[in-house]
Amino acid sequence: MSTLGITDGLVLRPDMRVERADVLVDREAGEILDVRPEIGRSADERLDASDALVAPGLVNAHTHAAMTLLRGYADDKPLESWLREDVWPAEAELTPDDIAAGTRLAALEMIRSGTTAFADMYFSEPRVADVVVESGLRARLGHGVVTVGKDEEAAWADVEESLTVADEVRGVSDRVETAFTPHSLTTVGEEYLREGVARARELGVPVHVHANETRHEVDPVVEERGVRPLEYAREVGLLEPGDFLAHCVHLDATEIDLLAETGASAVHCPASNMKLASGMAPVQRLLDAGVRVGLGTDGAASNNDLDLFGELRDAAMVGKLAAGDASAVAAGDAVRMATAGSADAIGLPGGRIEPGAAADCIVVGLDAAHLTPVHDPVSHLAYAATGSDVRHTVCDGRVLMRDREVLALDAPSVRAEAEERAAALVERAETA
Ligand SMILES: N[C@@H](CCSC[C@H]1O[C@@H](n2cnc3c(=O)[nH]cnc32)[C@H](O)[C@@H]1O)C(=O)O
Ligand SMILES: [Zn+2]
Repeated sequence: MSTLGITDGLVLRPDMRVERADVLVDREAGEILDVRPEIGRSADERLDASDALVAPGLVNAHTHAAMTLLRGYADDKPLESWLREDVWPAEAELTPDDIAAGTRLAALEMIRSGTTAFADMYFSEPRVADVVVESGLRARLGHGVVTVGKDEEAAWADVEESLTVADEVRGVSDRVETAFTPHSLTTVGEEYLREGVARARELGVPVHVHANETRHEVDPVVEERGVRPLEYAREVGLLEPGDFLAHCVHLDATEIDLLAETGASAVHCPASNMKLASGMAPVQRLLDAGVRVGLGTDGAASNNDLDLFGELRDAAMVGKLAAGDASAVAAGDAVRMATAGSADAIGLPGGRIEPGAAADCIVVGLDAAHLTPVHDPVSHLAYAATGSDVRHTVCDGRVLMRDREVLALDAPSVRAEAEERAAALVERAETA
């Protein structure tokens, strides 16, 4: 056996207690063997965690990774006009090579800021899978389906592509899983949703979908169908355990109960919801009802970064504002959301530092002015730390970043290619 020891740090345990210990990892199995003082000293490879906190790798439960190419391209608009006027026309010009380059940039940013797993909904997902394999991250991937504005043939082809990706891409590596990913309850027609979801069940893959993000998506469903969107979702076969719904901003009490009863998860995306002025998700009410809640950045064009530390802080802050209660969404709740909550929501291993768990861990330096003094490391994770405080990143037992240097990717060439491709993309979109 070949081992990795993460030594001399504080360790965040699943119950949010912090203890002084080493973490010993089986590198081949990608598994945590033990958490105990001094256990890592004689390991084959060591990572220094002195003056630092060893935490589970953060899990981004909803993103569109390649949208890093559109970071800062169109800001300061609400969801519908942002998508229709700016994002979709630009995305129509994306090539598979662009998507690979944008995803590689996203992977670099994620590893750098302590994210070890993500759920993606986009195009050219076989290329996204290649980048996941190359970068060492874990992911659950899906081809996003939109049927509005398409003729029947094109719409069915989009559904078929999503199912084919869900079936074929999951085999590429142990670190890659898939989902059927209809874009939203209003951008995919009912017959496509019913058929696609039924076929996803046969394949045994979960469904990842945007839901109840803006009022604009809720009101038409209520007017046309006389039921709330999540009741409609249930009718078309959604909301099985394993399914996860991004945003869940505008929910009524019956919809919160539906999530709790069915075991489907909500993925909170606070920065995107603020930036597009979509609203404040009722996160404390979801937690009180026993709904599993994960945390996501959404794409970099509505955030505008993939640093989950920002999301942690936003989740805690907006959670209080939404509840009108400063005790709502406490630091530990936000940290749980970004770790075990997200990992469980998207059905990937990780999110916990304990023997037998996947060896997905980060070492967050606490030796910075903005993290001094250390009364409570969990408070620092939620409120004061940023992605650049991450010193080492480990996924599946493999060191992806050591001493702030990303090993799996060549940062300068990843940045240069993304920059070049983003410029050419915008040029094509604006002359199209
Ligand atoms: N195959 C589909 C693409 C769907 S991918 C997922 C889509 O979600 C879009 N997206 C990004 N952020 C959000 C959001 O906050 N809400 C809804 N859609 C978003 C993203 O730009 C991308 O077009 C098509 O033919 O258009
Ligand atoms: Zn999204």
